Amino acid sequence: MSVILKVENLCKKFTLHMLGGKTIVGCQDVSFVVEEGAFLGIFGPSGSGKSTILKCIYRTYLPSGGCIKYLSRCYGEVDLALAPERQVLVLRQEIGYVSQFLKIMPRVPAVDVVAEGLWLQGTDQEEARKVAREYLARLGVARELWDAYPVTFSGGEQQRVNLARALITRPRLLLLDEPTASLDVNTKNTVIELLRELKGSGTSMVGIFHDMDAARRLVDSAFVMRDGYCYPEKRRELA
Ligand SMILES: Nc1ncnc2c1ncn2[C@@H]1O[C@H](COP(=O)(O)OP(=O)(O)OP(=O)(O)O)[C@@H](O)[C@H]1O
Repeated sequence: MSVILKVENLCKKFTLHMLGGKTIVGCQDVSFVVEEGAFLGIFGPSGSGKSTILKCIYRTYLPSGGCIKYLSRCYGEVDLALAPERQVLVLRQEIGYVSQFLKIMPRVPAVDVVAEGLWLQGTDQEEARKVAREYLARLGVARELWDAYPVTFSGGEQQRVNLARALITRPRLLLLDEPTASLDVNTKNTVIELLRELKGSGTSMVGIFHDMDAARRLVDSAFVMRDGYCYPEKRRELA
């Protein structure tokens, strides 16, 4: 199996200007690899640096040090820690990211929020909307909400729109920040099923979990974050 993502000594520090330039460590010296088609889990307490890692890979955050070697379809191996912004924007067509919270787009109906990724890939508008409705239906979003604005949706409804938006593009690498948080049992099972299907079709994944039941059903290997550092996962957590 070839490696799709190799993170070496990743470090992210934040400088808080409002606190007189105080430095906060997001993560430090984090290294791991993800093989093509594999699912890597990240566990650890709140504030330990898990989301920071995903945000560095997606380049929401610019890393302070280390490298993130990603084997892309369009450019071959790219260091995402150094890639120029225009290259990052192109790479986002093959990297999906499900954040903890849906980024609300004002006055854009749910169906279009979900369909956007397919339009960007060149799919015809109506065809993209048709596929978007299929994902919304599968994730149990009520039909009367499909043309409504997600700003008024519940946390779980927003999360399902967020998931549909990422899954619809069938990304090569998918980053998931607590994908099953705030979902009821039936929807959680559907999400796990969808993620397994996507993994079966070759998508590699990195996911943060507090929900150990979901993690056990999805991940192949994992590591634990503590105080910004990563540690090997103790097998018993996944047993
Ligand atoms: N944009 C930012 N500016 C300043 N500090 C930040 C920023 N983002 C994260 N941090 C800090 O970095 C540390 C790690 O945060 P991170 O969000 O990665 O934790 P986490 O493990 O994902 O937590 P949770 O499980 O609660 O989501 C925290 O101390 C946090 O306050």
